[in-house]
Amino acid sequence: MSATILDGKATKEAIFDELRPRVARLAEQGSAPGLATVLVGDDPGSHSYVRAKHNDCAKVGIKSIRKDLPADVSQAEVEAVLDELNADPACTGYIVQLPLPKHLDAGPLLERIAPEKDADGLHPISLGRLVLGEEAPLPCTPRGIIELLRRYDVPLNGAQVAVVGRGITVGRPIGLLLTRRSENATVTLCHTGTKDLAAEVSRADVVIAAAGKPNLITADMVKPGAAVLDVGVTRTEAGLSGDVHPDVAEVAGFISPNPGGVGPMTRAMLLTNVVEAAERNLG
Ligand SMILES: Nc1nc2c(c(=O)[nH]1)N[C@@H](CN(C=O)c1ccc(C(=O)N[C@@H](CCC(=O)O)C(=O)O)cc1)CN2
Ligand SMILES: [Mg+2]
Repeated sequence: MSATILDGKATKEAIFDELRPRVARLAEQGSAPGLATVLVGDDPGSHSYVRAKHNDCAKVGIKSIRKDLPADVSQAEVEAVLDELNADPACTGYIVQLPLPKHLDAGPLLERIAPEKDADGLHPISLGRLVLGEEAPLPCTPRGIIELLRRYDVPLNGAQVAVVGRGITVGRPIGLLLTRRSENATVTLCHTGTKDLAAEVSRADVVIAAAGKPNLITADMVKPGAAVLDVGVTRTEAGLSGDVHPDVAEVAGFISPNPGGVGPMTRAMLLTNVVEAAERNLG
């Protein structure tokens, strides 16, 4: 039997349908949301994600602002753009597209975002609030994964979850989200220092693969019936490759396609964060 597809593309469209009337209401109340993106350099993937985010804004009626900067821009020049967005009332939330070119220091730039305009949930204050269990914008990919599982009724309460990868946008924050009382899962965070990855994955009810290593998760590692979410995107000569081998679909109970799974959910959660922040601004 093959797995149920966790269709992120269709779920994103359903979420957009829910956001549209909220955006219209905010505009009527004089609190129209506006999302800005800061994109540095020529990375084709980043350009395509940023383009998609602006198309999404147009679809739900959110105004958007693009700040595209050359690859050789200095740290101070990026800081000046962030200061401009912090002061711009038309921008209610914004993101700095990652990764940044190597000569830029991402940490201080993320920290320079006004916390109330942090649309990505990656500001240290937002991540600190997540640790403390306080209300804050949540990182988009982890939030999207949990929303996708919720909408497909994949149980998390008491579930054993293996997260593979400890990056700041997915691996680290998703452990915090999944172990909240509302989700109540038990999480094992696996990384390059994990001694026996296959053993950790094979006892998981839910596997979240975010290592950026093509086909790292193979069918023999997965417990029959498990939910498997593929976050990895690696550009190879043969095209884009995820972290999950296609044969896993024969063993898993639920699987997120890649593309069409977690990526669109990331975008849906970005707009959700923007709408929620504008609603908070109304008080
Ligand atoms: N500031 C941030 N940078 C990055 C984030 C993030 O959440 N905030 N996440 C990723 C990239 N990302 C969003 O920015 C992202 C990745 C993928 C997709 C997506 O819709 N992918 C499509 C396929 C698109 C393709 O063919 O290239 C899919 O999976 O169906 C959206 C957003 C790193 N950087
Ligand atoms: Mg750097």
